[in-house]
Amino acid sequence: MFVLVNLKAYPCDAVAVAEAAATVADDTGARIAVAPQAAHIEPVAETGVETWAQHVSSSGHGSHTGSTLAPAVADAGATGALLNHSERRLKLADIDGSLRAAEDTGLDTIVCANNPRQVAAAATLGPDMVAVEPPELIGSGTPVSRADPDIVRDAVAAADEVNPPVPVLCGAGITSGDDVEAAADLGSEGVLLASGVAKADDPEEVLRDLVSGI
Ligand SMILES: O=C[C@H](O)COP(=O)(O)O
Repeated sequence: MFVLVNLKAYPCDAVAVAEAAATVADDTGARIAVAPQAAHIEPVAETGVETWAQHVSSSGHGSHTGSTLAPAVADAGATGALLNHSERRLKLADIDGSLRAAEDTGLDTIVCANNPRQVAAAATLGPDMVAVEPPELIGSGTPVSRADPDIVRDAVAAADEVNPPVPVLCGAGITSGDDVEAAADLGSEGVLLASGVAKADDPEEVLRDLVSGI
């Protein structure tokens, strides 16, 4: 199981969370990655933790003010890019363009989707992974694996139908090792989570619990 901790724009200490994630990954052998704000990619990557960008633009070098270029996040130490997160929705052409920009740079990719239909569409574009997240459960503390297990099962089936090698992650409301195990039981190959770690008093303790059953 892959555990990707998206720090969103939470006011947490990104380096402290990254150090905790690196420690837990080293101690347990679990694959744990952290996706900080773009400005924090370099110091987060310097901790040794697997580091992802929360987004990359479809554009390349040129007159594109405010863009987050795939080569720039890679230079800063990112090895993957999250695309089309529910809080950073893209048009279809931009998802495709951002995917190509990330791939051309050698970044791993996850395309997020709200539901199994969108998972099928996302998987068709050929990312390394897709992630299903019902928006209404994001930040709720109620895990998708309990509130809506069928959405995870159906997402896995949808991805398998259009592009069988694409692994499916699930996210929203995941905070514990039990949630991660439930996600795995539904066919998910990883979890995408945020508030459970970013808002925790002791992120290392939460991370240890998250990977305790994998
Ligand atoms: O990127 C992470 C997801 O939106 C899940 O967020 P959450 O763990 O706070 O529910």
